[in-house]
Amino acid sequence: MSYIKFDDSKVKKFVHENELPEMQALVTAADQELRQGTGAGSDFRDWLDLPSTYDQDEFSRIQRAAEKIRKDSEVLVVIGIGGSYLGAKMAVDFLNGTFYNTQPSSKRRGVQVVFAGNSLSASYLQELTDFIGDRDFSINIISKSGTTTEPSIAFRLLKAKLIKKYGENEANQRIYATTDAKHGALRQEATASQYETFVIPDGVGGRYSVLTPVGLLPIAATGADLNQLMKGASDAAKAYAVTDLKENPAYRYAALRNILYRKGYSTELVENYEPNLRMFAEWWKQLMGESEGKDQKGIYPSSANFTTDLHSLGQYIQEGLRDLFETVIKVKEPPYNLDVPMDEKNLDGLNYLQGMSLNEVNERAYEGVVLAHNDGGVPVLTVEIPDESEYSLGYLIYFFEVAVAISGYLNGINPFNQPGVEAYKKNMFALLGKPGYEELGQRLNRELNQ
Ligand SMILES: O=P(O)(O)OC[C@H]1O[C@](O)(CO)[C@@H](O)[C@@H]1O
Repeated sequence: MSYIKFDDSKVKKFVHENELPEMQALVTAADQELRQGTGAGSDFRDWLDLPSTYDQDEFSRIQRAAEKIRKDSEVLVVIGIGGSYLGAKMAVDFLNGTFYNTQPSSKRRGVQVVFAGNSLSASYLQELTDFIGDRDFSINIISKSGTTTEPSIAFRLLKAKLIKKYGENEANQRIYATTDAKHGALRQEATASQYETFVIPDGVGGRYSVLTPVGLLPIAATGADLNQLMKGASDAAKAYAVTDLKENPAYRYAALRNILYRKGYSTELVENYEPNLRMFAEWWKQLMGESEGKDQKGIYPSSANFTTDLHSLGQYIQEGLRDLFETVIKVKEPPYNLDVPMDEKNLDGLNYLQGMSLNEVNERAYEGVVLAHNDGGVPVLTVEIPDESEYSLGYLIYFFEVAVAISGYLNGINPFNQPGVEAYKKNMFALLGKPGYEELGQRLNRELNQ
């Protein structure tokens, strides 16, 4: 029995029964490219074995650093963007719930965790600075290069606040740098200022890095169980190393996506019925979008939060352009449950639900939505995890990582690079007047003024 339940029964109307077995040969070839390193981008496959081969010493150091942060700080500011942000934020929300930061410290397992450096908004940074106020805080700056504009600016500003509060020596002991082992501006600064450092491994791209120190330190700062997280991923790595599509739901998911894509279903909506999974979709969007959207092809990764968005996107999903398919991430047993209460007056007519649990109502909503969308021409896949534990999250992360690698090879692209991300950076640098970008700057300014 697979730990994750993958339900593909609601694509049957759209996929002929021959089609999946016909994909086996291609999936076997993609599996070989991935496992034997013969596919494009093979230098970035270290996430494959990471859950069992990670550096144990560094892992212990992360736990000790998290303990120190929990002792000497009320807030941890995590600075990073893209893969240096999304995994940590997704996991912190998933494991701790929507109101984690607003709970009193007696109800929290760890410190408040806030994220900076993932936009260029001055207002956001000012609000975040006000949120910290005079309270004790530490910084985890996460950047492979150390020169990415958004986190670098946030780091400058927040480091200044830290130094002002504690003086340079103590500030340096409150900065944790997660960066390249040897190279880059942040590594240089960390060495000079003696920050405690953690390594972003060379063979793991940003979007695959949540189970490296990139994700692990922020997650540990909330008091979550890192061992269980890694155990889930490591068990998934074993379960999803099988090539047979009938035995491997992660590969089946990849194959079905490819079948649907070839039929014109070019947008995938990842959906949830639990608000603490909202950021999971954001993490998933980077994983899918950066891995697959290249060479003028790829499924467009989008998301919706249910039942919330049934009252906004629901109309489009039901009756709009028929190029959508849905992947629901479902939690079998969410951490809490409530019963619908009795109301004598029953003005809202809800007494027929009295005594029914809210999770049951949510389940019926899911079933109703799947059938309605199916009738409306939308294929639906469901990925169900048993609960919201660290173990389940580790399992789920690995499910999607291995699936997108196979999916990328099936679609004939390199799933591990992201050349397109540079285009906006070059233009922004040129418009900001960064030395070396003068010629481009002139051309762009001419275009802007046309
Ligand atoms: O970690 P860095 O160097 O600041 O880069 C930030 C992110 O930008 C990317 O290079 C592209 O989105 C990611 O791979 C990376 O996680």
